[in-house]
Amino acid sequence: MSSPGRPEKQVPVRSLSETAFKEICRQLEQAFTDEKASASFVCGGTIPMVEKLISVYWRNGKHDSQAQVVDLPVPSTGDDGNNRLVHSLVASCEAASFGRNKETVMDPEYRKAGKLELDQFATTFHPADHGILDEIAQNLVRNLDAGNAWLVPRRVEAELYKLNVYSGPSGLFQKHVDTPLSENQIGSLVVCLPSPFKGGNLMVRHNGSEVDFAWEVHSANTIQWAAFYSDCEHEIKTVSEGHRITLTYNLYAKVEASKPPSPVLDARSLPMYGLLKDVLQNPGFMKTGGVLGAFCAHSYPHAYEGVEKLLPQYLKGSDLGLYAVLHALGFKVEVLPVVVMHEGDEEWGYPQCWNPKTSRYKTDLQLNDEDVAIFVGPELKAFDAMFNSGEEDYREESYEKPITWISDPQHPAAAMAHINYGNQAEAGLMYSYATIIAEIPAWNERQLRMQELTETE
Ligand SMILES: O=C(O)CCC(=O)C(=O)O
Ligand SMILES: [Fe+2]
Repeated sequence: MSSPGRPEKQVPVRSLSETAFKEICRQLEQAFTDEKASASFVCGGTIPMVEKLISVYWRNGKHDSQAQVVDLPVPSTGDDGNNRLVHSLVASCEAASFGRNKETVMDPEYRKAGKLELDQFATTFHPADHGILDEIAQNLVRNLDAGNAWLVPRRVEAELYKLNVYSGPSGLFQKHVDTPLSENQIGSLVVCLPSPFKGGNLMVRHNGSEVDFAWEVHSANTIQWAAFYSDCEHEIKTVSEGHRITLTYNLYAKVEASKPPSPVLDARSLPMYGLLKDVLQNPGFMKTGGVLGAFCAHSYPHAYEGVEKLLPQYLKGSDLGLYAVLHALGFKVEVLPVVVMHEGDEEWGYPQCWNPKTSRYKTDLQLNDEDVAIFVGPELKAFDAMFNSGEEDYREESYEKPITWISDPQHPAAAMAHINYGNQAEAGLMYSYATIIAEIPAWNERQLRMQELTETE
């Protein structure tokens, strides 16, 4: 993006005044906020039923050798036999539990639904047949092709998880976060099969934004679907009539890009790129160098062994956007864990976090009242490795480079939702805050790079 009005030759500029610096940081923060607001965290669609019906086969219990089958949608007129089959399917479901504070609980006030496990049902429906997986890849699962600053859709796989039925007059599932079952699980897919119902809106939220899937209107004769990142809170409002029959899938991002190549998105076309480039072309901004930091908008599984391979590849939405922009500008950019120190942690070996003595950056921010100090860890590592990092890792140098934050932690409480309410009890993975940190070289070191960027446009 060119910068109209910029003088041809740069005259030496004194450091920016503090007010001007703050104003620029405010603009950068706003740009990341805008990016967060426009980046997707959820997508969805509707598939009209033309001629092929969806068959669902099921058996009453996993030892039952007889299966039944229903073809959806059932005709709206005439024969009651098909409706009886739907009722029989519903009757075969067991009450669905959910996870609360690491326990599996039944609480019809919180979740009232039936479920069939994988060993009890099969279906002729597959999301890949309807282009759903490609659409999810385009919208939610992009990967930075570092050489080109391109964001390329990644291949997505959907693994069937359960069949659920939410029935009138009181089926519902209050707000929760789906428990990720493995480190490369990126999100969840819900497919609503054609069967008439009223109510039952699916609400998906992230970072203060909300998307409302009101499926009742076309429930009788379309397949409707929604896919969202694992860290999105969601809920199903009360179903007042009929049966809302859904298939749920776990979504996994595969390392390979999708084939055939789908449209790439150039990081240089993101608004943040133009703004950051303009800011960094100002010799007075971080004249002697500095560190830009942003708290990621999404949470990531940090306790998992191999997390260092997971990020930045698995960054989501606006986090990937910011990372890609900084990378495209040619700066050293890293994804680093946030280390929270609580009172007493020092005595029992920093159980919450990284050993702060190995941290590269310290910050004055506080996530909670009980936090004593927050550090940014030196690298992403599995929880055990963090715990064991010993005294010998002591870093002599102090944290001489303060971080200029362009985004604060958004919702400390949201990270906790994973622990409190899940679609299943066992939280296989702990999620925590991650940050994107870029080292900005002093003006005399970055000048050439900035000129090159302008010339190649
Ligand atoms: O049926 C739906 O809309 C979503 C179900 C859900 O959130 C879950 O099973 O975790
Ligand atoms: Fe869920």
